[in-house]
Amino acid sequence: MSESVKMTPPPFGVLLVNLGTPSAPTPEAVRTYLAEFLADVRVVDMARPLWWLILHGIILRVRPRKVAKAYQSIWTPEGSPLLAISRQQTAALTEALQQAYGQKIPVELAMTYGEPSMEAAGRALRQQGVSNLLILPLYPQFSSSTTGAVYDRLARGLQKCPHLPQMRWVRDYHQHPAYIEALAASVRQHWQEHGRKQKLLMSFHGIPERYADKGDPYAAQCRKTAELLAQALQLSTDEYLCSFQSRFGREEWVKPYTDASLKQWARDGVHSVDVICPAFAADCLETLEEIQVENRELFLKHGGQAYAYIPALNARPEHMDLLTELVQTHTQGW
Ligand SMILES: C=CC1=C(C)c2cc3[nH]c(cc4nc(cc5[nH]c(cc1n2)c(C)c5CCC(=O)O)C(CCC(=O)O)=C4C)c(C)c3C=C
Ligand SMILES: [Fe+2]
Ligand SMILES: [Fe+2]
Repeated sequence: MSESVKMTPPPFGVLLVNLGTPSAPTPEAVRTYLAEFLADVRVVDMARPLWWLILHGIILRVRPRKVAKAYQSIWTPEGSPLLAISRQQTAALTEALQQAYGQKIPVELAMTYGEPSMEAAGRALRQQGVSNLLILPLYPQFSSSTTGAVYDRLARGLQKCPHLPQMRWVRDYHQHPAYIEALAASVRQHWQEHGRKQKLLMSFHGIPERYADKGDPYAAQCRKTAELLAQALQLSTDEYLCSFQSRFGREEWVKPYTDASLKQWARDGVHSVDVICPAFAADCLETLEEIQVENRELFLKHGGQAYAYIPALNARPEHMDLLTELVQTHTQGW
């Protein structure tokens, strides 16, 4: 009899999920990543034949070279920051749950696109005897293009599974008090260590305006997060702004845009800003390159004098406390 059969099964397991990232900072690996990511109808909803032509005829011929350069500038010895930090979060949550429950609670990491895959994480959880599964997408705000895509990808991964686990999931946590407090604590610590700038920009990844019009609650949830964070920090409405970054393609995305807002502030004489990106549970290309490098250059070029990026919650203790609380709340009765 194998060791795993003799063990008492754990009460539940946790599947942490984030977006996915290229396996190397090369045009080839970026092309493979973008081909899978951008083929998802949850991400780009255009009619398939037309989108396939645009994706394969234009985007995948041009974009990988440019984007690979950006990845090269942020790559770490442990690989892509998104993957390295997600692994740290997985280890830290395992440790926190061991403390909270006095026993090993299996925690596995999966990405919607690329590696580690849902199938590999599912196999690892099954081998540890998990029959109750909490799915925890690391997206504080729900969007069909991210959390919705996790749901589809998980369903696909389970298509050949002969015996499904009991499943629950955390749909979003955009106004959870422990999330707001974790963000506020990171801002306060940053202010203490680096001084406080004139304004705080809360920059969220964008989505096309059309998706919001169709009922995607993401932008409204981002605005709620921003309002609650401002309240926690006792900011008046002229001391902060909620904006949206990372536009892709030609259509209108939800506004105001991060880059246009920074440009306008610089022109209006705002000389210093702090920028935080509350939609990102882990630092990644969109924060470390687009916000920390590109948008800084833009702000300084238009007359700004000081610009600081406040890192994502990553593996901060307050973040782990939040994730532990989410697990405890959503697994009651298991
Ligand atoms: C094409 C449309 C896109 C939508 C809609 C979208 C939504 C969305 N994305 C994130 C989080 C991340 N996106 C990241 C990179 C990224 N996003 C898009 C496009 C859309 N995102 C692209 C094409 C890329 C790749 C880089 C590029 O080619 O510009 C990342 C970073 C991944 C990494 O490897 O570091 C994250 C994280 C959210 C939260 C969101 C909507 C809510
Ligand atoms: Fe994105
Ligand atoms: Fe970007």
